[in-house]
Amino acid sequence: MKTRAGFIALIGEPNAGKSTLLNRMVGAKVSIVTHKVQTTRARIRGVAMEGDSQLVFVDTPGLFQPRRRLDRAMVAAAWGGAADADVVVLMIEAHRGITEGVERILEGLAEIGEGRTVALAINKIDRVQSEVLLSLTQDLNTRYNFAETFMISAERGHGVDDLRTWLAEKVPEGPWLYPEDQIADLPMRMIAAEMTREKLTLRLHQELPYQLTVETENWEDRKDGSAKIDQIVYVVRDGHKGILLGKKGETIKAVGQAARAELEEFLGRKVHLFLQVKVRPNWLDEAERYSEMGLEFKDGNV
Ligand SMILES: Nc1nc2c(ncn2[C@@H]2O[C@H](COP(=O)(O)OP(=O)(O)OP(=O)(O)O)[C@@H](O)[C@H]2O)c(=O)[nH]1
Repeated sequence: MKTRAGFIALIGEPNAGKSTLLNRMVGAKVSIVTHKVQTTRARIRGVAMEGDSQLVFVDTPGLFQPRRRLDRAMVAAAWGGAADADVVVLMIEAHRGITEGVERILEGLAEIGEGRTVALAINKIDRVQSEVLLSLTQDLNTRYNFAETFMISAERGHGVDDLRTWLAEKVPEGPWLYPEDQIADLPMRMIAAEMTREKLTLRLHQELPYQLTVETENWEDRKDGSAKIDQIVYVVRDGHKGILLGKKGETIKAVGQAARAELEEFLGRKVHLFLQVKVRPNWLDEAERYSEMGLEFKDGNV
């Protein structure tokens, strides 16, 4: 049997629908999807099988204009993922068209795209008329030499199979990179931290401090089959800690319950989850926090 395998980077502006597409392709929830932008911080990968091909997805943080150090690390990770990939898929939101952010991504692509296979996936086609779609496709294809254009709705699943079949043909011949039954190479600690962060996002909406990170400190597989997981939520200010805890600790308790329920479903076993909120004024400048998120710490002005 001739097998194929390769890395695929999904790039696009925040909110383009990368996580939604990844979840559809991989068929399991490995990346968090919320209505908030910039939810994807780590370079999360998922693995999909399509015939004899193995597709390894790199779900990159949204590409946006970096301002702060954390932002810059996220953008560097996104481009790093694209530069390492065998195939790049640029996701554009159909109803937003060629925004300033898209312009910048096209410029970035021109730099890394040389000799690389780059596909265009126009997402959220459920939100526009077909004429708009056609002119957007034409415009984008005059701006960059895309290998193929796909019109998709990641949410509804339209066009996703075609894209996956095409990707399966484009990845290079070679042995599979991961055992077939392994859907994601993301360490479980990180998935667990992402789940808690998702629950915090859902619970706090606008109140959620941007400067917040969740880390899994300890993971213990117990003899009785259950897992004991300790996590720390880092915030930069005392006031943020108060928001997270809520009245009599109600907020963090509800978050913990929701995260535990999802973890139990994901792992198929009992979970004991312990959350702690810590104030760490400088976590945004600490190298260790970055490596926990799979990001590279870069020196420079904040
Ligand atoms: N109408 C519509 N909405 C979609 C579609 N695909 C994704 N969305 C929505 O768009 C929002 C953003 O989707 P995500 O998958 O989180 O986007 P992302 O690109 O991963 O975002 P970041 O993590 O911020 O980089 C979510 O509310 C999705 O439900 C689609 O095909 N149609």
